Amino acid sequence: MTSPTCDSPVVVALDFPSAAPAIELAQQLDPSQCRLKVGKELFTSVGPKVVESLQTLGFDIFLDLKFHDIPNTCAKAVGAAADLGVWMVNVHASGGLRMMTAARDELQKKSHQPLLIGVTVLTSMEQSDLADIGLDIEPLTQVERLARLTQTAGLDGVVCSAQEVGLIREACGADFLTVTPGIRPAGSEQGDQRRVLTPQQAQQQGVSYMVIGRPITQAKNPAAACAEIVQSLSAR
Ligand SMILES: O=C(O)c1cc(=O)[nH]c(=O)n1[C@@H]1O[C@H](COP(=O)(O)O)[C@@H](O)[C@H]1O
Repeated sequence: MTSPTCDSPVVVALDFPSAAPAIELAQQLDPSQCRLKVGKELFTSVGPKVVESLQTLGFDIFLDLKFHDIPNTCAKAVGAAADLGVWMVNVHASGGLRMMTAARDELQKKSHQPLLIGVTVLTSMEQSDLADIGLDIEPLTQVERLARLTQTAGLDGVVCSAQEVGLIREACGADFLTVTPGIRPAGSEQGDQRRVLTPQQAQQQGVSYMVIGRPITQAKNPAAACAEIVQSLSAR
């Protein structure tokens, strides 16, 4: 259930309230140029059927539901994601070692095993947000700690900001995947994101995959915005 032909790092976040605009945009995109992410808004609105529709169009799907629960519940949810044939699924690394290990173990029982990724510190958070929840440390320090824990649990990589990728590669090695939202092309609106880099800067940092939502989906011509980003990366 993976598309061996996609060598682009771009993952387009289809954050839409219904299936129609998500599918309409997907039909304008090329599965050899990008993958697609289905997140909480779209999945909660329309359910797993949209995943199947997008797969039928030839796309690899990152199911971004950021599971965070007791080990048994999280593991079964990750297993259900595997049964949907998705390419990648994620959990919150702050759910801890036992939760992540249970999820990994559950996937090992499955015939189709998606990449399993741990979310470190949300890219919308900065130091003051961490202080609010009792973490008096810099985001970078917490990201490194959670990346090491995620690797210990046997997951494939982490979600982090592109700003932290160099540090994670040093700590966890070059094979450990880095999936980076908080991508903002020069001149685009930052919105609620805080730890951001441009697509080109993210590529220079060596990210494995970059997740891009509103700079593409809210553009006047989303397909052209996506193509422009992909071309700017492959031109390097
Ligand atoms: O796991 C994610 O995908 C994720 C983690 C994170 O730390 N930050 C983050 O923005 N995301 C997701 O990445 C997408 C970013 O979208 P834009 O900010 O519109 O580019 C959204 O769908 C978020 O839910």
